[in-house]
Amino acid sequence: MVESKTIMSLQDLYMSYDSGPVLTDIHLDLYEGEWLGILGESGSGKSTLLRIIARLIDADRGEVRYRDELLTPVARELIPGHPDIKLIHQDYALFPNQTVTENIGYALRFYDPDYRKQRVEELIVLAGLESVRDKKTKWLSGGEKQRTAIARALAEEPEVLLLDEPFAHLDNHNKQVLSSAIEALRANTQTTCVFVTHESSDALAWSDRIAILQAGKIVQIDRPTVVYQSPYNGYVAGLTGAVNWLGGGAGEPKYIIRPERLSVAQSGDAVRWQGKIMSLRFNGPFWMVRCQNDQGSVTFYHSGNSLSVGDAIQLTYQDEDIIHVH
Ligand SMILES: Nc1ncnc2c1ncn2[C@@H]1O[C@H](COP(=O)(O)OP(=O)(O)OP(=O)(O)O)[C@@H](O)[C@H]1O
Repeated sequence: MVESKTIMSLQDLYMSYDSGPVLTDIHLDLYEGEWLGILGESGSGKSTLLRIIARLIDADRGEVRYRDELLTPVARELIPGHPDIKLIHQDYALFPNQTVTENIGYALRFYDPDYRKQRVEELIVLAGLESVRDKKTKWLSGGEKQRTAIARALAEEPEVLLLDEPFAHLDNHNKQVLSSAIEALRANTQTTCVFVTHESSDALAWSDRIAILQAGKIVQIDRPTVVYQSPYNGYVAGLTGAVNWLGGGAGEPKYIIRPERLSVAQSGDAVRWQGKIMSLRFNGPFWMVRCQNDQGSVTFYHSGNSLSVGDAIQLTYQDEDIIHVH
């Protein structure tokens, strides 16, 4: 990702519905070729922001620039949307009685037939749709519909692709196939992508940068490692992963330790927390162990089978694992 070139810029956006403000003080530069994840809890304004970027609705105030050009309000356009920007809705908006090939080909209907055939084939392979190419889209699984919608959007070679909850409602298999399609897309094209999610693992895995929306404000925008390891506040910390709140004794601020940073103290380690194991939940690669003492509870991950509910436990962590937040 080259960070220097801005493809879209949102300046000082404010948006409200009857129920009150939804977005306030939004400043966002979108870099050419980057994948920007917008992460926030339900109702934080993610979809509204995406619809403004898609040029489907206007904010009440603020400016939207595309390649340095100040865009006119959507309300003054004959057709909403922007030719270079494609939003894939959660309902995919496919033609149900047409096949996957026909749906993708529709986007290229004004092109030369040979080019269209070749391009549709490329997109079918890119999106992993070879086995369902002749199926009507009404018979597809949610994941297959999602990938058909992405392939159709890509047929028009948008500069900016917008995805609303691309991984929602997908089982593990479909998520893996979509992941491969996204990897191929990132490797083979320069498409800039903004995607909305409420799943921290998806945002962390797929974003070059993550913008965290808290009650309509972008409270932090940075690389996934930064928002995870140095979250701006407790909301960002909790949204990007599991947290343990420690400290808070007399004159001491509260701070956060991620569960994977806590471990059973071995001889010679400083014991920094002690208590009793209250529950063990098997997660596959590790156990999630919840422990309690008079001050509260903590959770940590443990990969062996040696622990039992009711055991006394002593935990340790390093100073560099401490996360201080606002
Ligand atoms: N057209 C509308 N009219 C009135 N209120 C709306 C409208 N669209 C959204 N809202 C409200 O604005 C707030 C933000 O909605 P938005 O859909 O942008 O949030 P979100 O973060 O995408 O939520 P979710 O993750 O649940 O989809 C919500 O309280 C929602 O009820």
